[in-house]
Amino acid sequence: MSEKVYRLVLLPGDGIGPEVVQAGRRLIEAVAGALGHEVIFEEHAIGGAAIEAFGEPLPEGTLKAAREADAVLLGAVGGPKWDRLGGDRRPEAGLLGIRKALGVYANLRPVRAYTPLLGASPLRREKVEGVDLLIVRELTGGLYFGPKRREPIDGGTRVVDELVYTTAEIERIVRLGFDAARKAGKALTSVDKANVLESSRHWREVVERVATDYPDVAFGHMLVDNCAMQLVRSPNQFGVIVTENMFGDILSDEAAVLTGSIGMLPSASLGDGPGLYEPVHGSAPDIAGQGLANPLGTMLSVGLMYRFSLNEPRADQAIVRAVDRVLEEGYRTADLAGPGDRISRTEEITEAVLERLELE
Ligand SMILES: NC(=O)C1=CN([C@@H]2O[C@H](COP(=O)(O)OP(=O)(O)OC[C@H]3O[C@@H](n4cnc5c(N)ncnc54)[C@H](O)[C@@H]3O)[C@@H](O)[C@H]2O)C=CC1
Ligand SMILES: CC(C)CC(=O)C(=O)O
Ligand SMILES: [Mg+2]
Repeated sequence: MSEKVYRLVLLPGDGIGPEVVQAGRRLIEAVAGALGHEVIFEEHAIGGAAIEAFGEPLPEGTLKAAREADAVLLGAVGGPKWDRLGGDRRPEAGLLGIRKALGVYANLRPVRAYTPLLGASPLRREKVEGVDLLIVRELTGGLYFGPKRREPIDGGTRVVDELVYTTAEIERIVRLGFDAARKAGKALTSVDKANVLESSRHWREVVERVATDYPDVAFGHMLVDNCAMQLVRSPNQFGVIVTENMFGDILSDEAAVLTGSIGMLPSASLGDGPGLYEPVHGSAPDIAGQGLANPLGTMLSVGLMYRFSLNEPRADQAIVRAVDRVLEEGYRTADLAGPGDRISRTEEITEAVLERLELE
């Protein structure tokens, strides 16, 4: 038995965030019990929940705990209640703030078409069969973090969002993309808008230069509008995609459709400090508090946490296997259900995964 002790910070956030993080917590407890390590949980407020409790979306206590943790599991932030707040006071500012503060510049979003769910995608089964791609999204730069301003002009308003990148910021994410492609034995597609954006033209230059260090990795460039189309036209052409922050945000929601639901997608955000793990989806206010949330994206994020932060890849493998079995046996949350399917609530499918977890 190992005697490791992990300090994990849970940030449930808003909407369905607390529901899916509860599923993640139960999974961590089950894995810890099976592998014989101890976990010390600390739960903190972020997003709208933090605005209500502390008047700000990212309280100092939350950030301090996250910085000192071995890893952080986050649900989602945001909701209609806070939509009228100014940009830096919104729940989403808390999420952007913690990503920046933890320096998690690399957001890995694996997209896998689970065989039992091939019928759950609106795309034809033969199109999505075999899909197993990875979106590597730059997470701490680009349009979401550039200077923003509003100024009066001609009786109206002039608004500016700047898309800023440095060579170093591009190079580290591109290298990570090449490394991931090499490891997976797959091709790398760098996605940009180099026909219009100066930042994309530099992105391309950096990719070309870095590629010389990876002669064994096949790579190509693709414009983001074409990529959006290719992802649904023939998704199996993609191995690893590396791209700018906003492009990656949009393309990953689109790619979720290949799996059957946005509720299936996990993510790992990595930098030099603690990793941040979150499902790809948002706070889903339309279904919050009703036991309808699909917790599998969060549970798969726990798998990524074990793989990348806690050095236990076998836990990730066991979680993926358990999710596979649950789906094979026909468990479906409402977002995955087709006509005639029995619908499982969040707790039921969580329990089903826990029961099928096999870790020696
Ligand atoms: N990482 C985060 O915290 C994110 C937060 N948001 C915030 O979430 C709020 C809602 O944003 P939306 O654009 O509606 O995106 P969303 O991802 O929350 O929901 C989009 C649709 O997918 C469904 N959905 C999402 N996750 C699901 C799950 N686990 N199980 C079943 N169905 C699920 C929702 O019910 C909704 O119909 C906004 O305030 C937004 O800013 C949005 C994206 C990411
Ligand atoms: C809510 C945004 C800040 C982020 C987002 O949509 C995402 O990271 O997927
Ligand atoms: Mg998003």
